[in-house]
Amino acid sequence: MAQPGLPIAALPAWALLNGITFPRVKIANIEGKGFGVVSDGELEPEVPLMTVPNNLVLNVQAVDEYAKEDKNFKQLLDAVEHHSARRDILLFLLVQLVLASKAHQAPVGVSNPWTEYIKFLPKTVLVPTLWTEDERLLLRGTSLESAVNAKMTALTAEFDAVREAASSLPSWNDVLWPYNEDGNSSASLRSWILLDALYRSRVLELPKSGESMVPCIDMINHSTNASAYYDENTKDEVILLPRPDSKVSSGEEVTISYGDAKPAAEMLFSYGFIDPQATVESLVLPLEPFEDDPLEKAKLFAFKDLPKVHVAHNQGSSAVSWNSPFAYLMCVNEEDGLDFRVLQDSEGGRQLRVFWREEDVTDRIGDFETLIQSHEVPTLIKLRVVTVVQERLQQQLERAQSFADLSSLPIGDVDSLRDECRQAASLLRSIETGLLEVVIEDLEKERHMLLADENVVAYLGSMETAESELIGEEASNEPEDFS
Ligand SMILES: C[S@@+](CC[C@H](N)C(=O)[O-])C[C@H]1O[C@@H](n2cnc3c(N)ncnc32)[C@H](O)[C@@H]1O
Repeated sequence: MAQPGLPIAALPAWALLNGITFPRVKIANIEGKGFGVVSDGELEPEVPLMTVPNNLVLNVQAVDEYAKEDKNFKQLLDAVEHHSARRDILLFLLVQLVLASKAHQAPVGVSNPWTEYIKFLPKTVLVPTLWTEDERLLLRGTSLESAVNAKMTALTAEFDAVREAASSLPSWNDVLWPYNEDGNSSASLRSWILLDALYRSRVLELPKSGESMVPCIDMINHSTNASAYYDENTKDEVILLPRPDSKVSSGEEVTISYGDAKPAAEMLFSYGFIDPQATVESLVLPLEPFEDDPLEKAKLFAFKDLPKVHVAHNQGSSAVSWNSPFAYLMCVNEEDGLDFRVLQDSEGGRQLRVFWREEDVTDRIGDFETLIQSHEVPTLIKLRVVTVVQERLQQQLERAQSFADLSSLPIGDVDSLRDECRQAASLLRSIETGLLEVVIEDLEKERHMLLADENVVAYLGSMETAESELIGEEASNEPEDFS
């Protein structure tokens, strides 16, 4: 479906009609960022730059309220079944997109301020879910490779489920999926992916209203040196306020921070750009359990979270850190004192409980870094963990380096790649390889220190003696070969 659009010059009139005020700022085009908020005069401390009435805030409660007024939409919402705030909002926006399109004449759906506002939103966002297949290949070897593939699969499954549920309602079936002469339906998978991108890149976490989309305030761009922040006042209006210490001259862009410690991969994934001024670099990688671990399944089941490694480097202080609660669980075994037991609870149900040295630690499964202190040689377990993490990072580094060159990627048409995607992918790869190199070096130092630890040395020495005795025994037990 062609997304309906309105010129940004019409936004002040729409805002006025809907009770949004922004006397000291205006919305303008900002080079390389789409639209943004620009100061239009002197900014005074504590005086809001923008005020948005609560009835325009789009969150899960607002979708429910809207459904009360529109029984057709309620039918659709019920058929799709409540799943998450995000999915309800996406469904609401999908309906607005169809209602806003010129082709729409169907007798379902009640227009509301969002039916118009959606026309001011961008037709695309540079997030990788909206990159072409060839452009997504540029992410091979980065931490976004698997995340974006998984997201594409999830979005397709989610859209199919919505489509199937809505197909059972003849009135919505006719509105959402009629095919035009190009073979495109009104609401396509592309529309769903776009709405997901718009949601992810514009959603705010409000102190009272929670996860919400807020018209006009969502026109503000990000900066590490943000000059403004948003809040809710006593009337539940959403307000944009200047930061107390900020100085913004007339005509200068006003910005907020989308999050100071978000990894480059997350910025690209959620917002479609990487902030080159970010001083903290971090990376999250999935971790595979040992294939030959007999406790692999129990560990994964009991851990509940996704196994991963998180690494970070603060350029300012040059401090390096890593963290992986699952790596600690991976590195303890039955011989160390780990045990899984299935216990019956008071209601007759069965529960998998985790024991460490006879103590039930099910609720502390993510804290084996502390629990290993009761082991005879905690440094030995730490050595195993450091080795596992280092190997995982090394594997990632080699993969990232092996796909650094465009010729190593099976890209069909290199000329069709957008420059913004090439630059973003290349910046992400260089940030991640740099970070991996620094952390690997740090882990190498830690491994050396652990290998020199007297308890580790004594333990490894005793293992060597036991092994050579066993080999000696095996050799003497071997039948003689008379051939
Ligand atoms: C909340 S919206 C801000 C309004 C948006 N610029 C627009 O035209 O509608 C977030 C989007 O703005 C863009 N953006 C925000 N800050 C940026 C920055 N510092 N550099 C580049 N793009 C930015 C990204 O496309 C991001 O997904």
